Amino acid sequence: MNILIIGTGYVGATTAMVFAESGWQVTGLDIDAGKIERLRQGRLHFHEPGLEDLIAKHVRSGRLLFTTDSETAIADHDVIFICVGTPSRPDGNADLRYIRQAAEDIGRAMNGYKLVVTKSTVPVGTQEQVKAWIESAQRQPYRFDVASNPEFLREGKAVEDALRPDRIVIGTDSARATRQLRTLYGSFRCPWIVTKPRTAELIKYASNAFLATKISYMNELAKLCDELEVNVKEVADGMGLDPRIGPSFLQAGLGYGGSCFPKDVSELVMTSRKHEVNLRILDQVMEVNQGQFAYLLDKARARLGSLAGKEIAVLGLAFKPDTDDIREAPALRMIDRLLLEQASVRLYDPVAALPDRSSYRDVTVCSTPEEALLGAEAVMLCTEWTEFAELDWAQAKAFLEQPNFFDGRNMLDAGRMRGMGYFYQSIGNDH
Ligand SMILES: NC(=O)c1ccc[n+]([C@@H]2O[C@H](COP(=O)([O-])OP(=O)(O)OC[C@H]3O[C@@H](n4cnc5c(N)ncnc54)[C@H](O)[C@@H]3O)[C@@H](O)[C@H]2O)c1
Ligand SMILES: O=c1ccn([C@@H]2O[C@H](COP(=O)(O)OP(=O)(O)O[C@H]3O[C@H](CO)[C@@H](O)[C@H](O)[C@H]3O)[C@@H](O)[C@H]2O)c(=O)[nH]1
Repeated sequence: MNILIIGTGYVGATTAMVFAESGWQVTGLDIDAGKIERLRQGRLHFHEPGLEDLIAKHVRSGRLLFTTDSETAIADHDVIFICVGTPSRPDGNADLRYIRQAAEDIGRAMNGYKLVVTKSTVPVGTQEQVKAWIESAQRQPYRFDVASNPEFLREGKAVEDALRPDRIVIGTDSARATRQLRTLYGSFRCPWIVTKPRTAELIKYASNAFLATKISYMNELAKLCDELEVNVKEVADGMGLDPRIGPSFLQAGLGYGGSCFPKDVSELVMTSRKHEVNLRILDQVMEVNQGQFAYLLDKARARLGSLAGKEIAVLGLAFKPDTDDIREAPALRMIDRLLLEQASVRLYDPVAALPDRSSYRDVTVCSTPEEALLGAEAVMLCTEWTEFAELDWAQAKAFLEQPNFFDGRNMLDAGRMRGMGYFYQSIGNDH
């Protein structure tokens, strides 16, 4: 079997690497010629630790090819993974236009049996929709199967997560598709779930929404911790020792961002409304998350008064460390609000860049953390890059006009920072 991956973003590029690592011949297809050109040279168009080296290795060996020629690629491959984006539409529903395009491309170009596997995160019922789109575009009635195989990797940890997944979920009603996928994933040692396509699709949304719920719960709890003079990290440590709760996703902070949680929670809410089963808990999860960054701003205002004309150093732009992804990044929301309140922003992030420089003319983009701190009246830490934990904060204080520190990721130790003379506040981590 040879494998075609449609879409070479985070998921597509990682999936291509995974199958090449397992010894399969893989082709990555994208409509973006610039991305394909870079990938052909073994270079990635986004930041993901460890992935570029593995892609380059397989490009050199010839096991991994890249193309923009959709028709030839589809005709030449037996198994096709759809890994295109499914962003949110303004009304909160998932936008399936890229999935539809990919399905219709497959239908038009197919020349024999194909196994089509949807790895993109798609609303419940999409597998049936993909079948219909393929069928309606077919020139001849070739047989095909469509399976759902949701992806659970995290950005920043994509290589590790994709090569050693916790589980493989396959949604299909076809024995042939199940056999082929078992062969493709033959070298993986992890639990398998083979189920109905709809169940597979829902497992993905239910997982992301549950993790988002954990985060919003901890963010609410952190505010109570501030009132009670209790440290939320110690509370999380105590809770996490209970195996029924587990230690992960209990970090309070500025809220969740990224290309997945915000859109996936929103889509699940929309699905539940369509079926008149309103998942009300998720409305609260989203509301808490929307307002979370403002909690830190309130603390800054309480200390500094009006932010107008104040120089604020913002450390971190990416929605989380080890990625350059700024989709739905709380830091961006923070910067927008600071600018609205007429503060001057000095920004530093090790890899992420502002989306559109012309809308952010008033932001001074700095190439070191020290440069961002220079003359600032407050620091707002928005992404927990390791570099910030390793900075010599005693020395760095000299760059600041005022040593006010607002830690949006509870990264630093309150006692140590205060010992160095900082006015330090965080999100439930002050005591
Ligand atoms: N980013 C993650 O960490 C992650 C993890 C798990 C699941 N997912 C899901 O996987 C899907 C892809 O996410 P992503 O972050 O990789 O998206 P992305 O936006 O980074 O990449 C999508 C790619 O698809 C390409 N594309 C669009 N239409 C195409 C077409 N018709 N033919 C060929 N290429 C086409 C785009 O040019 C782009 O390069 C989404 O549904 C997402 O929710 C993402
Ligand atoms: O305790 C925590 C854990 C995470 N976050 C935030 O939550 C967001 C998402 O983080 P993470 O889940 O690590 O990153 P993603 O790459 O968005 O991965 C999520 O979304 C992917 C796309 O669906 C899924 O595949 C992954 O399983 C799922 O973890 C980030 O803004 C984090 O800062 C917190 O605030 N507190």
